[in-house]
Amino acid sequence: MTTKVAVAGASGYAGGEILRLLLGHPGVQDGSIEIGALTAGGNAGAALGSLQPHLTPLAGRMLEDTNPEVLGGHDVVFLALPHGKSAEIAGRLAESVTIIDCGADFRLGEAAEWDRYYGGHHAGTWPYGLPELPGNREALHGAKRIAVPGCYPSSANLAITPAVAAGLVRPEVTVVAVSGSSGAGRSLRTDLLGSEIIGSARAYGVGGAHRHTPEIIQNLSRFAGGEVSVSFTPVLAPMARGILATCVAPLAPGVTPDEDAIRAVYAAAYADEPFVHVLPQGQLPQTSSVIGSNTVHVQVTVDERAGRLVALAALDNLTKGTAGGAVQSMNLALGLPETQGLPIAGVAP
Ligand SMILES: NC(=O)C1=CN([C@@H]2O[C@H](COP(=O)(O)OP(=O)(O)OC[C@H]3O[C@@H](n4cnc5c(N)ncnc54)[C@H](OP(=O)(O)O)[C@@H]3O)[C@@H](O)[C@H]2O)C=CC1
Ligand SMILES: CC(=O)N[C@@H](CCC(=O)OP(=O)(O)O)C(=O)O
Repeated sequence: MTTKVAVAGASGYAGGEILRLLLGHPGVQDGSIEIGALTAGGNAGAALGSLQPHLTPLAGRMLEDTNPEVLGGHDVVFLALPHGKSAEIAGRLAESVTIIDCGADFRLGEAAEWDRYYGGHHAGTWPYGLPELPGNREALHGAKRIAVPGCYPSSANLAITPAVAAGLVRPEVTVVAVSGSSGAGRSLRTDLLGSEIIGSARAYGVGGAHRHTPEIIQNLSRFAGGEVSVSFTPVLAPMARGILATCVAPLAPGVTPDEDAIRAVYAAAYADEPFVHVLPQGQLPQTSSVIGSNTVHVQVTVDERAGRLVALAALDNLTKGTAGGAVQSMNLALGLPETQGLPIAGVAP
């Protein structure tokens, strides 16, 4: 039996990365997975190769309009569309279709948080496509609806969750995460022109304003056993891909600043995770080591003088931060080996 897969938003960064990964997926190579409709918005009617020339084997494929008629008839539909558009399309697809949404529409559990950060109608809550957080993987096996996390929550939550879950820190976390510009998508913005971003780094969404704040809190709350506070500052850096998240939290009362013991907690938390790699002591995560891969590099240390734990994670926002997480979720949903089609080794230099 062939599994037919459609990608909505195939002209964008996330959709393009999903296709790059699918082209290397064993299922596509042996014919058990077929790449069906590729859709876009204003670019419908164009050849994929005119927008995504790196996707050589699919260059001649035409982009179709994004609508339920084109997307229906597929077994799996990836939605890599702007917020709001996903919910509109998802609501018009049959329940039998496995929908994997890279947007935010179905990530948050609380309508009030949705309204505060996104505004308008809260479409609902789907199983969350970050299998590395305890309890999540089970809900993804065979799931028909999956919400892929935001790229900042993927990095921040993988960095700090083991410490919060083990009670090593008070759940009062400061997160500063540096991102490449592809995180903002491909849409035309005058503040993201090459000459505006090259040679400069700048914070944005400061003061708790960024919409990933409630998502990071929601993920941590499951493990904190009480109120969680997160102060999140995103920083745009002059690079195309990659996120480096630095998370700092006060050591919990009675926790000794024993780095070996803290590292042992992280090693145990990620021992069976194929994509999360706790670096050897003294080695710090850097985005250049994970580009193009689904791998997350994590490090944890103690700032003894300040009484704080410092946890860092680096990932590729387009791979593990979106499309890789989406394909990993598809594998789980279809009952395939979780790591299929997902590179572990990055591209360097
Ligand atoms: N970039 C990243 O690192 C991450 C992205 N995401 C999420 O993934 C989704 C896609 O992001 P990204 O690829 O970066 O964005 P892009 O702007 O690069 O791509 C957006 C895609 O959506 C299509 N589109 C836009 N408007 C419409 C519309 N009204 N109807 C149908 N299709 C439309 C575009 O088509 P056209 O070319 O025709 O305009 C394009 O294919 C977003 O929800 C984003 O938040 C999640 C995590 C990280
Ligand atoms: C650098 C940059 O602009 N990054 C994006 C985050 C992208 C992301 O994770 O996507 P979602 O919109 O799906 O949540 C931002 O801050 O809006």
